Amino acid sequence: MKLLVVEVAQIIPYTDSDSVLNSANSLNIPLTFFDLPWLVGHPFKQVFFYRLTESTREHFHSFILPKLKLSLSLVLRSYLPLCGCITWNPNELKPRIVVSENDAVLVTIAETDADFSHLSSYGQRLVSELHTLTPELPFSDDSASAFSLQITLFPKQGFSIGFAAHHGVLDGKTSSIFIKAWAHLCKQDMENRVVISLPASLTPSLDRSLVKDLTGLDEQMLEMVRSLKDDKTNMRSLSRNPIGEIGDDVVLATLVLSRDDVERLRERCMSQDDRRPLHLSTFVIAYAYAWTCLVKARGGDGERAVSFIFGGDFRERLDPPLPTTYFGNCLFTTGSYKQKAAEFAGENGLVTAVEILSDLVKGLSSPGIIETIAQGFAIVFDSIGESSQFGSVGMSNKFGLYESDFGWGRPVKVDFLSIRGDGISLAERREESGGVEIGMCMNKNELDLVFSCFNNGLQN
Ligand SMILES: CC(C)(COP(=O)(O)OP(=O)(O)OC[C@H]1O[C@@H](n2cnc3c(N)ncnc32)[C@H](O)[C@@H]1OP(=O)(O)O)[C@@H](O)C(=O)NCCC(=O)NCCSC(=O)CC(=O)O
Repeated sequence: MKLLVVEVAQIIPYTDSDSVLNSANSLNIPLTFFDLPWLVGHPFKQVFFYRLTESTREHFHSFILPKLKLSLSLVLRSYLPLCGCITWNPNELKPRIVVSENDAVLVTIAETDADFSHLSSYGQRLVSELHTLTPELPFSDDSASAFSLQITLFPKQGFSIGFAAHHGVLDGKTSSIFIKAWAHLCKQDMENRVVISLPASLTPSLDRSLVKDLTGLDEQMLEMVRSLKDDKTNMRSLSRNPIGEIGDDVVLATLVLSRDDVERLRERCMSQDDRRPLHLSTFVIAYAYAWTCLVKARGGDGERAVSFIFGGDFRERLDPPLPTTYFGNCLFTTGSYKQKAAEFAGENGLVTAVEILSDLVKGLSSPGIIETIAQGFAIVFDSIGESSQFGSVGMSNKFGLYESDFGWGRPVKVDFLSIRGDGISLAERREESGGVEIGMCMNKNELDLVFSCFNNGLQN
């Protein structure tokens, strides 16, 4: 596939007399203990595909692109941190996000000859090709960009919107609300209603004072970040640890559980014990099922240690809760560590995984659990090296990303690209409420095995 970069635009937030930024001030947002563990991680990337009936080059450049750029400028007015960079001054304990006047989001405009229908399908696609639809996110030792975008035209087929987001700046919930907010303003513009205000559900709260560190969690998280760095010579460096090359045989595909599939799996797990009701949510069922398929497909020694984790959104779990649109990270990572593979590969594997996940989700509501957030991360990083498989989940089946209609219809497909191996992604099913889309990315041969476990398991 060929990709031609047509332009690299810098989109600055729309300014008026109410604008927060001017030449005399900049916006400074300190990272919280929720943000710090993600400081040296790699950006997360997602791509949205939009099919168009009329998408000649001329129509795209004279009509679609200007609308996308104008609405982006308008929405950035509320999402200023996305225009900024993380910096870490020598005299400051923690890094911060700094946004100055005229700071912009870089938007790469590109064109490709690739087959839109193939790349936006549910089948196996080369992940290296999907990555070409997302931008790089610049960083150096001193500064790391928050967010960048790429809009790619597939002439006469459609276009894609891909982003790269610094996880130290925002989590999947915030990126999802941002995309929906941008789409909302673009759609209004399409209907010739120039509106620059967002509904409350899409308006971010930038108030970091709401996240209270009463027990030294900042310091604990900073200590953990230091321990994770490959380069111990410059602890304040914002450079990322190197990432491995993506091989030519690595594919990404989307497996689907219909609402009926979820219901049938749920029935298999119904507890016979009334004293111990299980949390049989769609998330628990889908993750447990995917996890057992991953373990079964790998095979091997049943005694080998396996672990799996997920992040719980703490906005509404804190006391007092944060606004649901709080901008940033608000994740608590929890998991099951170093269990025997045989426990998940056997006949009772699904029920075992469901019981564990049910307890973990319930455990997120335990009083005072937030004080253990740094120890939780330490266990995660210790267990990675000691587990033959390590499961994780990106995004959520509750983010509603298929609602992101910029005015040309809902996306035909949304793919989360920052998964590999036993890391999966979740999304709600495009075609039906209650169903789930599960993203997986690994070598083709391995994925074929997982597919057959997945499909066979649904026949039983
Ligand atoms: C911890 C969770 C994953 C658990 O999900 P759940 O769906 O199980 O939980 P929930 O609290 O939302 O509960 C809703 C579901 O539980 C059911 N439910 C509620 N009460 C129940 C009860 N007493 N018994 C049984 N079921 C019950 C509801 O019917 C509903 O089911 P039903 O669903 O069937 O209708 C979630 O609460 C959460 O925090 N999600 C956000 C995760 C997140 O932010 N991820 C982004 C990661 S960052 C990222 O993505 C970037 C990256 O990774 O790089």
